[in-house]
Amino acid sequence: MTVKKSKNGGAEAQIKKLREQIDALDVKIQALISERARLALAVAETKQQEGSNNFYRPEREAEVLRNVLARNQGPLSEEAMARLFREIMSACLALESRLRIAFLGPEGTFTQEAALKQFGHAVETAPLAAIDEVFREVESGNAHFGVVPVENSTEGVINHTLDMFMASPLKICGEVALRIHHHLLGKGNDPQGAHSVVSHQQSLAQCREWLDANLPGVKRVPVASNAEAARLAAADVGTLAIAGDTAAQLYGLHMFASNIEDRPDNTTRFLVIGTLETVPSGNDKTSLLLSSRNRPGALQRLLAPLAKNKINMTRIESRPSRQSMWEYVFFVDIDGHMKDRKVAKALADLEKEAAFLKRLGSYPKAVL
Ligand SMILES: O=C(O)C(=O)C[C@]1(C(=O)O)C=C[C@@H](O)C=C1
Repeated sequence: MTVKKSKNGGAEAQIKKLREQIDALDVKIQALISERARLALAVAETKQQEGSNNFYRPEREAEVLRNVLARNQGPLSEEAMARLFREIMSACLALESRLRIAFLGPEGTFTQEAALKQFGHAVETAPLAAIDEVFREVESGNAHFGVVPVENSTEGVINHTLDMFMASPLKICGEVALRIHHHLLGKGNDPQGAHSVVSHQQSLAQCREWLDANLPGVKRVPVASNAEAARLAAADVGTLAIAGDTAAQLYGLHMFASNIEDRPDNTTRFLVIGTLETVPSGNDKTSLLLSSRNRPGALQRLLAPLAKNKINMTRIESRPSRQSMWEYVFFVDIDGHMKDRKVAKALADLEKEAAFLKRLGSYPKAVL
C-alpha cells in the first residue's frame, strides 16, 4: 500500500513537472503567435497602402504550409501540423479581412470540409444548394471565394463544375484534395432491417462493391448530397445514409460501418473560384479551356505546342461545347504557372492553333 502510494505520488509529481514545462512552452508559443499576428497586420497595412484589397494570398499560404511540412520531424503527423498552421494563418487573415466563402452545401458536405481545409475556421461560410449558385454568389461579389467539387478519383469528373467555366468570368485560385471516407449511418439498431440506403449518386457508386456484398437487398436511392442523405436517415429509422464524419456528427447518427469506400485512396478534388489572379508559388498548375478547329487531327495539333515546349499535361477532359452539335471543348491541366516563361510561350503557340482558348487560372498545387 505504501509502495503503491509512493509510486502514484511519483507519477503525479512527474506529470506536474511535465505540465509545468508545457505551461512554460505555451507562454512562449502564445507570445510568438501574437507577434506573428502583429506582423500579418503590418503586411495588411502595406497591402492597403499599395491600394490592394486582396488580403488572401493562396500562393503565400501554400509556401508557408510547404515549409511547415518540410520542417516537420514528428511526433505530430503532417496533417496535424499543417492543420495547426492553417488555423494560425486563418486567424491572422481574419485580422486583415474576414472572408465569406460560398460552398456547395448543405452543412456537413465534403465540400464544406474542403472549404475549411483550405481557409481554416476563421471565415464565414455560406452553404448554397447548387454548383451554379456558388458561382453566382462569387460573381455577384456576395462571397469572396467559392469552393466546388471537380473530380473524384473513383468516379471521375463533376461535369456540372466544368460546364460552369464555359460562361463564367471566374478564375480558379486554388485546389484542395480531400481524402474521402464514407460511413454507413442510421438511427436504428440493425442495418439489415432498413428499406433503403440513400446518398449522393457518386457516393453510392464509390461504395458499390461494399453495398453489393453487405446490403444486397436494400434499395439504393440517390439524393442531392450526402448531408441531405444524413438528414433523411435522421428522420426515419428505415433509411440508411452513406456520408462522412461531419454529416454523422451534425445529425447524431450511429455509425454501422466505417470507411466503406471501395478504394482506400478515394480522393475528391475541389476548386477554389474567385476573381483573384494567383501569382506563382513555385509549384503550380494551370487550367485551360480549349476548343479545336473542326478538322482531321485537330486534337493532336491542338496539343502539339505543349509537347514542343516540354509542358507536362496532367489531365484532359472533353465536354460537348453546347454551341453546336458534335463539337467539343477540352479542359486541360498543365504543370507550371502561366507567368513561367516556358508556359507563357506554350500558351502563345496554343492560342494560334486553338479556335478558342480560355485561361481558367494558375494556382498552387494542393499541399496536402
Ligand atoms: O503574407 C501575407 O500576405 C499575409 O497576409 C500573412 C498570411 C499569414 O498569416 O502568413 C495571412 C494571409 C495570407 O493569405 C497569407 C499569409
